[in-house]
Amino acid sequence: MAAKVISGVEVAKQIRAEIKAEVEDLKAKHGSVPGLVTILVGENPASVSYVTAKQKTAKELGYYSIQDNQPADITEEQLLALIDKYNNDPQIHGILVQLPLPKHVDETKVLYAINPDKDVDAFHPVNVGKLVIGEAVFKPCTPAGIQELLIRGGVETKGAHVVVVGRSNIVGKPIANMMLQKAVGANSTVTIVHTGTKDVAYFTKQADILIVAAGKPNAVTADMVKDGVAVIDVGVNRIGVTPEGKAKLAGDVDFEAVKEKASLITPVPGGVGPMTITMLMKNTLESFKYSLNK
Ligand SMILES: Nc1nc2c(c(=O)[nH]1)N[C@@H](CN(C=O)c1ccc(C(=O)N[C@@H](CCC(=O)O)C(=O)O)cc1)CN2
Repeated sequence: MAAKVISGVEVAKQIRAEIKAEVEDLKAKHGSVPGLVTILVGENPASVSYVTAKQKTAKELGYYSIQDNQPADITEEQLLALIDKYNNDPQIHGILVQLPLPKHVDETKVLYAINPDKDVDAFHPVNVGKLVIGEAVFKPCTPAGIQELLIRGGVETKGAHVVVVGRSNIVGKPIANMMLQKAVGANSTVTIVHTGTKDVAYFTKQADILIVAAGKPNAVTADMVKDGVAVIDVGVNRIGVTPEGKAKLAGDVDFEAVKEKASLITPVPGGVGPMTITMLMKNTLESFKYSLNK
């Protein structure tokens, strides 16, 4: 069976059109729009391209948006003061600090300083806790994008065995929690495998839905999956340079071989990545709507 390849670019386009229409409607009713600040520390090329894409999308959707670039040697104290400024800015409904941060800055301290009501990345422990108990206001962007791809891709999640490869705070742990919830696009049985798991293939072969966030190309090969599995590849690995001088990307899954066994698969690039930015926009819109109702 050759898999249906589900395009995150297309699904993201649909969701962005829905968001844009809602923003126009809210602007007409209330005279205000969602506001997003993206804070970039230093000049890591991948981070620069991600925040540029976030700002471009925010502008296309009619948001008020600020790109706040800070030097790599900013002190932790200065960064915390900056976050405090945006916590108190009524025009800003979403604050995002692009990760990773330079080593001299305590990432945890910085993420904890963001007002949970404006934490559109959903990394603050208040939002992590709400997610675990099924009370999430914001869902972290990459896991939310994965869930939306499953829903819009028509994948039955209720009663399915979801195997998550990877236990990061940004993807593995939250998506595992989300798939457990008694909710639409969830209600699954969940297994997490990680670098400490003895026989990863033993578990991946049992997956009806396989979510791979291992951070390693070819971490999942065709012999590790069963026929008909739905595969979501979260990896973005830079494996070389194209003849045009652009970064050559690969996911964590051996796409060509696994595609022949799967029922559905996401490509890299153009799968989960574009969804991450779209779900950030959705969270910022939710935060804005919450502020209107306060
Ligand atoms: N504060 C945050 N930092 C980081 C997050 C995050 O969600 N919040 N996630 C990642 C990076 N990231 C968003 O910030 C991100 C990663 C990948 C993509 C994407 O569109 N990927 C494309 C390929 C683009 C390319 O690299 O050429 C794709 O998969 O098609 C968007 C956002 C770490 N930091």
